[in-house]
Amino acid sequence: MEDTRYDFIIVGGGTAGLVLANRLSNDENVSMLVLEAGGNGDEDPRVAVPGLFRTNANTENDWAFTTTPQTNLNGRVINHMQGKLLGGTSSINAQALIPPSASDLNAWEKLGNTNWNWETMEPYLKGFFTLSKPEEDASKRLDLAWSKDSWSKGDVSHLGGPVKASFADVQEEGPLGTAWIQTFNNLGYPLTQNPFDGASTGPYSGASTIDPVTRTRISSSNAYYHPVKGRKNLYVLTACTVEKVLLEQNGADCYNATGVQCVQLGGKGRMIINAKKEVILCAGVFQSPKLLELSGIGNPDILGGHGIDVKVANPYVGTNLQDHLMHSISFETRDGFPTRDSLLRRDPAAIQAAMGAYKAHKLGPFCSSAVTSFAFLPVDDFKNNLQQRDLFLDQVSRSNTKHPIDHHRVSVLKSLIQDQREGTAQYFPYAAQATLAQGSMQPGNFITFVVSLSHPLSSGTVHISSADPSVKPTIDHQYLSHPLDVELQARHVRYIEKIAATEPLSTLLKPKGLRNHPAAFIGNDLEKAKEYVRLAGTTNWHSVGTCAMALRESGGVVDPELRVYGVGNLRVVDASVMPLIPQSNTQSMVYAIAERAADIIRNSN
Ligand SMILES: Cc1cc2nc3c(=O)[nH]c(=O)nc-3n(C[C@H](O)[C@H](O)[C@H](O)COP(=O)(O)OP(=O)(O)OC[C@H]3O[C@@H](n4cnc5c(N)ncnc54)[C@H](O)[C@@H]3O)c2cc1C
Repeated sequence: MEDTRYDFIIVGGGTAGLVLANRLSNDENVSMLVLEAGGNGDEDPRVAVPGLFRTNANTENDWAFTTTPQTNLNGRVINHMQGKLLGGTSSINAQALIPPSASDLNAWEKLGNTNWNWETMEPYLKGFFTLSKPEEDASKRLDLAWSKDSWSKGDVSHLGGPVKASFADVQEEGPLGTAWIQTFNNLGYPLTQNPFDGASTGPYSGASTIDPVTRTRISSSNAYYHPVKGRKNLYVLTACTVEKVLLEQNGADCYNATGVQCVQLGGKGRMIINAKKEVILCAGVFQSPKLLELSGIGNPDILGGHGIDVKVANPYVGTNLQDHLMHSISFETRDGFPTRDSLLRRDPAAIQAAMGAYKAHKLGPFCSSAVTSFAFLPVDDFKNNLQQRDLFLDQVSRSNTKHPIDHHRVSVLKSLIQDQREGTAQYFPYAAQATLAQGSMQPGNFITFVVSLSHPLSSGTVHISSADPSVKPTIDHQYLSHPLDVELQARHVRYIEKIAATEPLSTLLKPKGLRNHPAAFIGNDLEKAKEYVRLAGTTNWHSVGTCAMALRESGGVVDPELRVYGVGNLRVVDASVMPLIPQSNTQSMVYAIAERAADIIRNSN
């Protein structure tokens, strides 16, 4: 650091932060400083080896957040990982590259976000990654015909951005990937169109943010930061935690961000660093709102309760927290079916064999996260029973709303259920037992079927717990606080029974075999499914929405240019700005938002 004044200060060198660092520092006349609380984990095998992502939990690479006890999940506390290192959560996530749907984006525009729609976002969503052509064999067995348009100009998808992506090879997928697709075809849900084209249902083998050759993780750190690390106008400080944004009054009710207060581990103690142009918060869904509140921007009651002077009153900071709640049932497999159970049980011989295969040949279970097949589905019950569907739609229409964005959630869900062209849940298989329901692990080998609710009506909050910046925020997702989420998810969970009973997946399972929990035997009983929904729900780690982009009176914290209402020179760019959770896993949206934000910021400075 040669100067303590930079044009831009980026708070958080995570998924979004490093996209901005790359794109904005492309102009050599602009100086940039990135402040990242964590370290550099790029060489850490837990980060680089795709199959080890879960081993980052509760390490120095993880903020290790927990929720408050969740009333509707039988009072359980949910652990929520978040990356604390360069690359942020893109350095510890499960690497699935899943696109949102067109209707997800078009709903954002209806909140007053002019020009945030599918048409304007599609180039960003397809442009941040480069997808390698799958092997011929994998292409056939995993039915990747839907992706063939992508190869019209050679071996990689034609839009070609910095994030390398690939499909799992046949050996990694084993028979499960193929059986997954055939089973949904047999259930009457074939893939309806290319999932990257905005509206599809049905099964497909998804791509992952994994280098096709080295089979190592691709994060925003190695995709966006490494290639430009040598730029003289780009400074990155690790182990440096920002405590608040400094605001200077600029007129009666208006403030400008002038810099940040931060503290570096083992450094010079507390520092003030000034920004000549802008401070950009990229600290993620839990910590961008925390920093706003610590800086005096938020709900006056909450700030006052912690003795913080209110500079900009906005009751919506830290509200609108949404996530994909997920449930899973594990089924014992037929003897001899290859699963990852011995790895989960930390069997030394299994770990050694997997690591040996990975190191020597880039083969085996460590080459992927094991989450590589997906299906978005509507509620099957409603497809066959329009009376039930209409009854449910009526309940949705009459449901109570507590947040200004709630009625948009309601209208998104209603139109999805009405036209059935898109799913209301994401299903995926996993070749090992999941212990999502409380209880110990069963002996044996398992296939787990997971289902995650795409468009929940429930939303929660994240707020500071103290004026002390080192204290973690209070995270309360209020999962299932909307009763219709239980109703909808129970139907999806019950459908797992049907998937498991349909060929060819059924032939992989042991008849009358063990399951992960006694309550996981649901049969056709909707009430049992509801009980299981409360007992076994957990996070799919897709939290978003706490600094929502919307009109201020409609629950917004940032405007469509991602500027914080009431403060000049301050933006938020990360998962927290998504006003409504998309159907997809969230990294694709974060990359796309950050790429677009770079264009917005360049055009306005
Ligand atoms: C275990 C797990 C698995 C997941 N799997 C998938 C998946 O397979 N596919 C998918 O699409 N999505 C997945 N996600 C979600 C996705 O990765 C995240 O939504 C996305 O990466 C979030 O990006 P972000 O930029 O908002 O935040 P982050 O990437 O988390 O970046 C925030 C950064 O800010 C830093 N920071 C925070 N506070 C401060 C401060 N005060 N001072 C300095 N620095 C600070 C953090 O250390 C971090 O580096 C997963 C998430 C988790 C946790």
